[in-house]
Amino acid sequence: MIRPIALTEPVRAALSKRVDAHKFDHGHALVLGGGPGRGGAGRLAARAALRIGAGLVTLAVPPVAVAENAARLDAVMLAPVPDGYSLRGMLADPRISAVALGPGLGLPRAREMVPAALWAKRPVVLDADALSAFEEDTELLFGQLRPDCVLTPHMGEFARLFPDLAAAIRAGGDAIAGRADAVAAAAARSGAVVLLKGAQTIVATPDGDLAVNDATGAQASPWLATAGAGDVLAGMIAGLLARGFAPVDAACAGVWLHAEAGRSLGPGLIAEDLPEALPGVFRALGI
Ligand SMILES: NC(=O)C1=CN([C@@H]2O[C@H](COP(=O)(O)OP(=O)(O)OC[C@H]3O[C@@H](n4cnc5c(N)ncnc54)[C@H](OP(=O)(O)O)[C@@H]3O)[C@@H](O)[C@H]2O)[C@@H](O)CC1
Ligand SMILES: Nc1ncnc2c1ncn2[C@@H]1O[C@H](COP(=O)(O)OP(=O)(O)O)[C@@H](O)[C@H]1O
Repeated sequence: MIRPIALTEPVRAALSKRVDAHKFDHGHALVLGGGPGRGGAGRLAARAALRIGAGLVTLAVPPVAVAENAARLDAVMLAPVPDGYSLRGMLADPRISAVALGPGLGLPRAREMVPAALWAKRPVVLDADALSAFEEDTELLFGQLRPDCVLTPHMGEFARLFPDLAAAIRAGGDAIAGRADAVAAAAARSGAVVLLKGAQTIVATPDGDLAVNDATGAQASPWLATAGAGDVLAGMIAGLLARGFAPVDAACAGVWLHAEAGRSLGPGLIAEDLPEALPGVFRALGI
């Protein structure tokens, strides 16, 4: 059974902030960024994590990229993190409640940072290069994953991690039922929540929960097909994980809010606009 993703009342209520809470009550998301000139994707993710309500967000970048990012960040905090060893040191702080990595990370840095991020046993979003980096050794990745990890591949990244399941999707003419079966199998195989992006985004958990957000027909949001929109989604999910959302709820609410932000902006939207549209989406929801 595949359920449609909806913003339920408990999820809507959990998105609001308690009147007497302080920033640390809303979690601290750590987003890893890439090297000089490749920082846009990480910044987009970090901004989205903050806009969706994480109390604090830190972007962790190689020391050579600190100057570039310092010139581009204000509310998002910045930390130099040269290697996996220093990432582990940073994650000794128990207040860091979720980690996102992959956007703009580069494959070599992803190969080093993913094991360090997973070592800390915090909820983790793996996107983009954090997935592609394990194309040649998927078992190495799957062996480290847990049900509180959320993988957010687009179809190209999905095919790198699950080539047989991607082939089955293609053989079925990319039909929704075939996509859903493949994503369910991917979640069971990897042991993580798997979110396959697209106009119809599918979310599956290792224990068999299966959901779809159908952004076609009346709910179409075709201007989301733009560079960086997926980096924003990864940051949104990380922000929700940092706030304490269960992994499947973070994935589903993230997808729903992302599509809603896209629809509220409409034609002309670019990725930078999506985090900035969240206050309007929240207002419309009465949050
Ligand atoms: N502003 C920034 O800084 C941005 C930085 N970014 C960063 O760039 C890095 C590379 O990420 P990437 O996604 O651009 O490229 P890559 O991993 O090579 O995969 C692309 C290939 O996969 C295939 N493909 C099949 N289906 C597909 C689908 N549905 N959607 C998309 N692709 C699909 C398709 O192959 P085709 O099907 O055309 O043969 C295509 O050639 C990564 O770090 C990312 O975070 C970007 O996020 C953009 C904004
Ligand atoms: N035609 C479409 N309709 C609705 N949503 C789309 C469409 N195309 C892409 N998206 C959404 O936009 C985002 C694109 O992510 P991704 O492919 O990872 O791009 P990038 O790597 O440039 O950030 C995903 O959330 C995907 O579901």
